[in-house]
Amino acid sequence: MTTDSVKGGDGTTTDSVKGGDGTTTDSVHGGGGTTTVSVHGLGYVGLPTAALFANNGYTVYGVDTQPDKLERLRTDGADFREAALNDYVDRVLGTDALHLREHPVESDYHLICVPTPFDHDREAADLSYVRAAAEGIAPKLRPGDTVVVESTVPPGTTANVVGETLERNGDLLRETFNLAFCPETVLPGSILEELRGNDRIVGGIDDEATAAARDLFAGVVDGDIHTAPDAATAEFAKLAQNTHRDANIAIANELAKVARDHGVVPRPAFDLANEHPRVDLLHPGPGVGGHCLPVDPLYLGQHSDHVALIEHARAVNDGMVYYVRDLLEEGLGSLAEKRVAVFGLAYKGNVADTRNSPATRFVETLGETPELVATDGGNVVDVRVHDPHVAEAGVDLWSQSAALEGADALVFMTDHDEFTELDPETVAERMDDNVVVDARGLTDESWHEAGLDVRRL
Ligand SMILES: NC(=O)c1ccc[n+]([C@@H]2O[C@H](COP(=O)([O-])OP(=O)(O)OC[C@H]3O[C@@H](n4cnc5c(N)ncnc54)[C@H](O)[C@@H]3O)[C@@H](O)[C@H]2O)c1
Ligand SMILES: CC(=O)N[C@@H]1[C@@H](OP(=O)(O)OP(=O)(O)OC[C@H]2O[C@@H](n3ccc(=O)[nH]c3=O)[C@H](O)[C@@H]2O)O[C@H](CO)[C@@H](O)[C@@H]1O
Repeated sequence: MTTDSVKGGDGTTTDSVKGGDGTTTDSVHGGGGTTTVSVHGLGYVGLPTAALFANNGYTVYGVDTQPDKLERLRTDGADFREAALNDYVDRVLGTDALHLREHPVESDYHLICVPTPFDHDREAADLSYVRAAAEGIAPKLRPGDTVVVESTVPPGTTANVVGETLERNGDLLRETFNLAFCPETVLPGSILEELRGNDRIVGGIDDEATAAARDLFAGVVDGDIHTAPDAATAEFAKLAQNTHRDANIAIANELAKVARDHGVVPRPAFDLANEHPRVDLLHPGPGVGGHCLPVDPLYLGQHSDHVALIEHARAVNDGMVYYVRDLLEEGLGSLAEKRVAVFGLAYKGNVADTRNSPATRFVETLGETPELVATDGGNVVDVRVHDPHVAEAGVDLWSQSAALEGADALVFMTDHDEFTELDPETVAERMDDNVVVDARGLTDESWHEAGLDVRRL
């Protein structure tokens, strides 16, 4: 099987098709605001995507089933933790370029950006939101329109689940509309930059659909557009990317534990290993969180019995919170009656997102431990969580100084920049005992020199 790539966005290649900005020569529906794009689901992926097309001359309909969300957007604008992204969205909100809608409308393109959570009971992707979106689009579909799935889905979903739902709920046969998959790969924290700059993969259920999706994205992104032989290959490639990263983090985590068994501090050893031109160990840590990496590898096991390493990697990463806890217990002897400051609740540095965060699971683990729960149900270990990026969470949040005051131990669970600026002398003065568990490689020799007993991953 081969894949083709075309250069997108800069107009320097003959294969790319500019859309929307009025410079189009052969785009399907023309540009200059006459091409309409509906984006279904205005979350982390959909809202920036809607803004991308609206900022590039398309007329965009942003559709979301949550009326509150639409109202908040109308009144307060975007509230991402990226100021430039908020400006980018706010610039088109309330203009004729971006209309907010609770129900689908007719459009040349429909992009599906709805959630696809993993249903752990059924051990399968929950495709109910994708189905619901397709059911809403179907009656609005016209011959020649193009539906593009951007949500992460198991291979086969676009052609089978979405294709069948569109056909069953509308008047059109599959051959009369275009259907393709184009995965989103934005990195939370750098959404705007990656939305415009990343390469894209597109795979349609036939060549015409692939070309329609390719032409659309070629008009708005600066990266290359890689065409897949079919939608399932594009769906698989997206899952392979995140599975690859998850498994590589698992190797780093397992090697870190082995290193410590040998009395070796992991990170300096990894730096040395990475001097080899063909070695690139990732960073060990307290586990893998976020919306995608802990979930996407699981989709691959839905119709395959060959996911042994992939499943083991997941287990290694999920098990890291217990390893961090072991390091803490090793330092303190016992956790009972101890005060533990946990720095960082977000799933990774400099973001506010706590979805699937190892830090949240770590805190829960401390609370759930039978020997640490008093007869009145209260916890015998006093956990004080501090996170300068997180405003709301299921746990109480403390200021930096209040969390450290009288603490027996400090655990770094997230690599926020603010934590690298901490003065170890001040930390040592505030704490009662001196145990530090650094699961994120934030400390250096000066922390030992300040009299702190640091256990590092
Ligand atoms: N967040 C990321 O960084 C990221 C990156 C790449 C891919 N993805 C994938 O993109 C998809 C969307 O993720 P997200 O993070 O943007 O989700 P999200 O939860 O932030 O947003 C999804 C939105 O879809 C809306 N919605 C639900 N059903 C709908 C329907 N039938 N019609 C219209 N709107 C509907 C919800 O109200 C919500 O606002 C998922 O499949 C995810 O795995 C996410
Ligand atoms: C292939 C890829 O790059 N995909 C990205 C990924 O985005 P993400 O934000 O989830 O990815 P990460 O930044 O890797 O973080 C994940 C977790 O792994 C921990 N981690 C990381 C590196 C390391 O060396 N050691 C670690 O322990 C980190 O702390 C955090 O908990 O999925 C998105 C949705 O599909 C994609 O769009 C986006 O491209």
